[in-house]
Amino acid sequence: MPDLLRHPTGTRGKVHEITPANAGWGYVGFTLYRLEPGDVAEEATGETEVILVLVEGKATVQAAGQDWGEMGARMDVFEKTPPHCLYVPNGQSWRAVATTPCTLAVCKAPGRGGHPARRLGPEGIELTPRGKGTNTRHVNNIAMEGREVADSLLVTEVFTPAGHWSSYPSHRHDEDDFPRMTYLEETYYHRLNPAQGFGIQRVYTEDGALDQTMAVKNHDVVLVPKGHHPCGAPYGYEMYYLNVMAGPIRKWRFQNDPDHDWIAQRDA
Ligand SMILES: O=C(O)C[C@@H](O)[C@H](O)C(=O)CO
Repeated sequence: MPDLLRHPTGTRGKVHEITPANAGWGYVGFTLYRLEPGDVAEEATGETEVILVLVEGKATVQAAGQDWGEMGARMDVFEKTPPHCLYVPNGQSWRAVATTPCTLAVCKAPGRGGHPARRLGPEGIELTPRGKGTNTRHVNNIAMEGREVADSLLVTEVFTPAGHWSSYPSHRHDEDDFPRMTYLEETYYHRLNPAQGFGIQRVYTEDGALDQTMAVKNHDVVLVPKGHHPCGAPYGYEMYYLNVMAGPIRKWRFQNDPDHDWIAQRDA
């Protein structure tokens, strides 16, 4: 099993590059750039489709033969406003030039040329509460099922208030058995507010063969190849994460851990 907790390799430039090869799986890729004004990030999409997420800061973007102008408005991710995002199909290229300090996420999965390049936010993305009590969190759905804007990518942002849980009650989506469940690999790109904080993420299977509980810090990425994957934010520290999911079909069907499903039943 590859290391599930990936720390950033630096503080400027390309600081994460998760690929199917280094994650030991088949679908999801995730690259993160931290740019200063004037810094350039550019890639060819190849066989993958990508969603560029301006996590914070601004950049001018050219992609798929078009000039998309200056993108980005949220200068700090914890402003929680809807992000500016751009879908770029496979077989294209993109280039971003930072105009302010900028955190640019590149969410990747196999593309089949079924969708044109287009902006995905901020229009059409609305911060939505989910859960009850200290399980309340706030979700910006960027490209989830129901928004038919990609061939295989599912992308969402989640803000977990300090002292709350999210991706909870524990759930898994690791069997290709639609409509009961879908097989979806998943990455979590984590941020903490204040930045020196930590969060907790557990990745575990019901048989115990996989059971890792990780302290996640600002800018860490966690891989979820299978199993349940709840998160907790300690008192005093708000947590953000950006999820990328993909698998053989673009549907999100999960099952709760039977031990903890009573919480979902009670809160329904
Ligand atoms: O509900 C949440 O808190 C977020 C999760 O649904 C997260 O997007 C995920 O685990 C998807 O499977």
